[in-house]
Amino acid sequence: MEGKKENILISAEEISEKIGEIAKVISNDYKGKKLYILSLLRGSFIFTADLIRKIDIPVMVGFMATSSYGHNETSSGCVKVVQDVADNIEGYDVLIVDDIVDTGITMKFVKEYLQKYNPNSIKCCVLLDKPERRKVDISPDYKCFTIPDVFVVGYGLNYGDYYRNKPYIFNWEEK
Ligand SMILES: O=P(O)(O)OC[C@H]1O[C@H](OP(=O)(O)OP(=O)(O)O)[C@H](O)[C@@H]1O
Ligand code: HPA
Repeated sequence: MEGKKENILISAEEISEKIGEIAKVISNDYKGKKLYILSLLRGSFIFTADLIRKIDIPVMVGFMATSSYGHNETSSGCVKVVQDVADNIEGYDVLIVDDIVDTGITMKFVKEYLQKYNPNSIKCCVLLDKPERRKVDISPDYKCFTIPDVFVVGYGLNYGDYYRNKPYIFNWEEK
């Protein structure tokens, strides 16, 4: 980013600590249930990998790929299922895991889309919640951080398909 510098909003240490806390709550809530973590690619792969390793009950993990932003900072408003869930999730307690709920369009779409597979329950867990930008009525069942209306990058979140590998959440500011 020419002429800009990184402004770290959430450090790797803060992320790790919060994930530990939320994993404890999830482990407790889903004890004795058939927990199926459904990770929404691509943005959630890092969060999912860290979260599931801190969950201490049996868990199945699967993936679904959706896309609505492409290379832009604004949602197209139309969610594309790039890759559907591969397992039969009938009777499972599905926990959708994603990096962020922004407009909410992706999460609302996926929750409704999965109903046809007859899971026992569907809830969602996100790293970041950006409620100021919400366009549809949805609130995450589990979340690590609430953030203001800023386009953020890192820890799975991308800008133009890059920066997912940064271990912290940041935005850019003028130098
Ligand atoms: O609440 P919303 O406004 O729908 O935004 C949230 C979604 O947008 C991003 O995905 P994107 O479509 O950029 O695909 P990606 O996961 O491959 O980055 C992000 O990973 C969420 O899935
Ligand atoms: O703030 C964001 N950053 C990156 N990807 C996103 N997708 C929705 N909101 C965001």
